[in-house]
Amino acid sequence: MALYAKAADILEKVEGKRGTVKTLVFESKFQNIKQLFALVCETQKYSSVLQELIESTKLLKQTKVKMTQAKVLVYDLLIGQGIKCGGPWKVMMTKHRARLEAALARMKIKQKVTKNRDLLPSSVQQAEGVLLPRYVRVNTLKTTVDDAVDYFKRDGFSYLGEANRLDDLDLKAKSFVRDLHLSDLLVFAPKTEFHEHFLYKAGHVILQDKASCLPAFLLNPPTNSHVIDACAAPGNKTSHLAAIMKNKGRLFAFDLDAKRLSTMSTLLLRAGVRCQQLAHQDFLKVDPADPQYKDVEYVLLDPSCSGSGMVCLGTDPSPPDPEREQRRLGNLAAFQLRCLNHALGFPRLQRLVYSTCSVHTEENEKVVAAGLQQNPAFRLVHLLPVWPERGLQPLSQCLRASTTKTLTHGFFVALLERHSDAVSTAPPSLEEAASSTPRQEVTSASPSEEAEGRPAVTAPPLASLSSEEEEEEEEEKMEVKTSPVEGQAKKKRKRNKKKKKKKKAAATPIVA
Ligand SMILES: C[S@@+](CC[C@H](N)C(=O)[O-])C[C@H]1O[C@@H](n2cnc3c(N)ncnc32)[C@H](O)[C@@H]1O
Repeated sequence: MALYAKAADILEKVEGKRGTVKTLVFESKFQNIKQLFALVCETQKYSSVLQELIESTKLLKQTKVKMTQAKVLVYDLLIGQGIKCGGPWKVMMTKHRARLEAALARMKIKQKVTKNRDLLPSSVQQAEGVLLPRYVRVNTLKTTVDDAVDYFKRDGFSYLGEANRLDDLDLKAKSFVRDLHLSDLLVFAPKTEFHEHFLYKAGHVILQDKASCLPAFLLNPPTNSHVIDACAAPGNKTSHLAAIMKNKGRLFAFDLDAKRLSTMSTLLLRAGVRCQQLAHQDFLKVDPADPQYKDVEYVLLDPSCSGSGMVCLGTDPSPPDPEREQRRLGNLAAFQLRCLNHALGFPRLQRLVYSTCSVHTEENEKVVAAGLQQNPAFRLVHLLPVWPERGLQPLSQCLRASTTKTLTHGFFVALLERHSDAVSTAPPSLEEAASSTPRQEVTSASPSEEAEGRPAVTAPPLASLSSEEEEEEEEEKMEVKTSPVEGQAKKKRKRNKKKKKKKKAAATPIVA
């Protein structure tokens, strides 16, 4: 009964344009969110069919239920899994069952179709046709990609190797590949079910859309770093960050929603995450000057958004009221910009990833552009040149994702990086360190290169060794073979050489 009451309540709000299914379901505090989400989505999809059945059978007159309650009940009775509750609603639906089934049969005959699905409006059938691959992120805190691949092979899946093109992700049932962009991601055929799979239940794999894996992958915090996940629950990106950090360092995760945080806590435990510090707290009230955040150099900001990029999945097929929609987007964008400005205020911050699962430029490029304008110490990093969909001009450094171009949900990601020493307490980024030194051949990976998935070189040789330096190295190697006096003379020569070298370096122009 609670499931149907909750689903009807959410459906009523969605139909009244008071939120999306996704947000309302998450906010509902219902125990089985997955079950509730599926019921609301399906009922909404069949909404016009259900309304016709309810009206033709005069169900509302003969019962005391509201239209939205009738819709969820009739959906589950005729199309879903059968009424799952006991009590008065079960008695009522059983009483009207035969009449409702007869009305459904008549409707099918009239429309000359045999399957329930064929009764759906064509717009819904088209949206239904969007079948995304099933993405499975290997949780490297618990296993390796190779071991996961072997496990799935033993489980009867056939492994086709690493994908080279997006077309390779168009897979048949029971086959899978390794993703072409993200090395810890496996890709299976759409609708491959893993919720009961051992590797999922044991936290060895995480079911996460590819686009949603981008933020942590691009932020790429090193081990032992201090990181903030500002709006973290239910924590898929948090566990991805922890995996990248190899559980070493500190991962501060905040969320306003206690229920979502408690789900997150369970999921992180299952994923073997140990470096996190969860806080039920408004991120906007977290004090950047608090000493415990003094070493935070990385922030992942994935704030609440309209969710307009999510497929299905809970978007009302009827056109939205444009004025109300605009107001809602305006409010969301204002919140997102406040979060961004707040995050950029952490004194030692070096890199920040901003992401949303929205397709609206108001929540994406416009927020980032405003954030950059208000925080001139930061600039955009050009992300993954091979990625097929870019941020809208002029922010082509950012990434977008969509069902058509990247075979994912709609998504947006930007990476901001500190580029000036405006804040004296902030250590220089690799790039700044490099550009303040005379150099010809910079072989270290710049933060931007790391962001593109190229490995960082830990001890960056900023310039090729000069012959003097080579000599010095040779001398150091021979030191033990010389007498103390000779050693002292040599040390003096070395000191002089070092002085000479310093003077020369100061006179050398910086090669950018
Ligand atoms: C898009 S979801 C985050 C999803 C999460 N990053 C993940 O990958 O699992 C946005 C989250 O922001 C939280 N939130 C909204 N306003 C917040 C605030 N002021 N401070 C902290 N969290 C907030 C919401 O409760 C929601 O859980």
